[in-house]
Amino acid sequence: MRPMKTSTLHDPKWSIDSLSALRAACVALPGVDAAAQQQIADREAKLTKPAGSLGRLEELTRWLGGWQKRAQPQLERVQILIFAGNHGVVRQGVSPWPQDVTVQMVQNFETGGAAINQLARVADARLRVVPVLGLASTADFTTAPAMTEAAFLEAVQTGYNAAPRDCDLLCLGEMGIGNTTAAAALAAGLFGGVGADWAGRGTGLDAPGVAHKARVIDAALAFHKAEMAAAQGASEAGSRYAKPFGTVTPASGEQRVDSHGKVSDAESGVAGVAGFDPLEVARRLGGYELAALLGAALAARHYGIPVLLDGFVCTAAVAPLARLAAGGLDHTRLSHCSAEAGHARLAEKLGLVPLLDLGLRLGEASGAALAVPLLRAAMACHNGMATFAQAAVSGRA
Ligand SMILES: Cc1cc2ncn([C@H]3O[C@H](COP(=O)(O)O)[C@@H](O)[C@H]3O)c2cc1C
Ligand SMILES: O=C(O)c1cccnc1
Repeated sequence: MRPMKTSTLHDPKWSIDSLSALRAACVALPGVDAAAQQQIADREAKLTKPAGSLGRLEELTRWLGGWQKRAQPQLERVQILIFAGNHGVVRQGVSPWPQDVTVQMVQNFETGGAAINQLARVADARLRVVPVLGLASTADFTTAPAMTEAAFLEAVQTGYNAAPRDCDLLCLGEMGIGNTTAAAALAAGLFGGVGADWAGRGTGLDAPGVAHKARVIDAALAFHKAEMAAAQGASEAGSRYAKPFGTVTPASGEQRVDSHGKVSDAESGVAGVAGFDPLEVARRLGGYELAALLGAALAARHYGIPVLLDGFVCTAAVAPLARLAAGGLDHTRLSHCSAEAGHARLAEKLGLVPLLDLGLRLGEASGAALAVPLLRAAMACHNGMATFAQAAVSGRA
């Protein structure tokens, strides 16, 4: 721990100054308020409708109240946070758009011209855009780690500091030309598979463009696999993450057998399952805005704020939390299934079931903002409906 760097740090006692401090914070996670959830379930059972008839809306109310620690959840202060970052890998021709569009869209967010400005208004949410590390570009991760350890930690801290303590719901999103390539590489690094399993059209690549993107991701995976294997050879034997990543993770639903013959579910989401450090993979293959998203999701967990995740990029960015601790994403819900090719697969790996499926492929927290009215509807039913006794409606015969 080092002294606080800026006065904006929410908790002056906590500063992310090493990967091991971050890792420790990622596994020291507060749980849900089970008593509030029980109160919500008890009231839900008395409302004038057949039990369970509001389907997932009922679970959403329990989720909101459980993390807000309120038997009557509220959505008065909804905050949307967009983190923006630039990506060195764009020089490999993985996006049809130039890097300049990142800063131009940040300006567009500020002046109210983007899709998310309209969706935030409809959702009655506050919108804040955070350019991470001054929109400096990461390194091209086909030939180097995307970020130094110090810059990765600074980006995580930026996200952690940006999360407000005093909101009822946090919606996360991103802007960064090239970031669907970083997200796909990160997903492959965390869950196995090759580039073609995770690469999608992004902002509009054609089929040959997607094939090229997949090859770029494969080159990055090969580079980092070799580097991590070398580092592993140099590190002490028996290390918790002492296996290289890449294509070693079993496919969805398969089981693995550890060196003690113990069989476990490949999707259990427990640290080191695929044999590598998820934070090191995020440093090597992610990006500054992805690291900030991880920090913001972590802060929200520490503060007890429920989080709506956006699309493929946002989901990949926070996935290390699920890899480091079982239940690491329990305070989140996936707002929608993006049309980006890898998103359904990633959601399945994480056990996240999207709330909406609208064919969006935008990012900017657009899907998260669109799911806010759904949460408001769930909450309005729970808080506002009459009970059988109040409405003098007969119970079941
Ligand atoms: C005008 C414009 C607005 C956007 N808003 C979000 N994205 C989205 O597209 C980018 C990722 O796609 P890729 O990996 O193919 O570059 C991210 O910035 C993401 O937020 C946009 C992209 C563009 C061009
Ligand atoms: O789903 C996403 O996050 C996404 C898809 C396309 C472009 N940008 C982001």
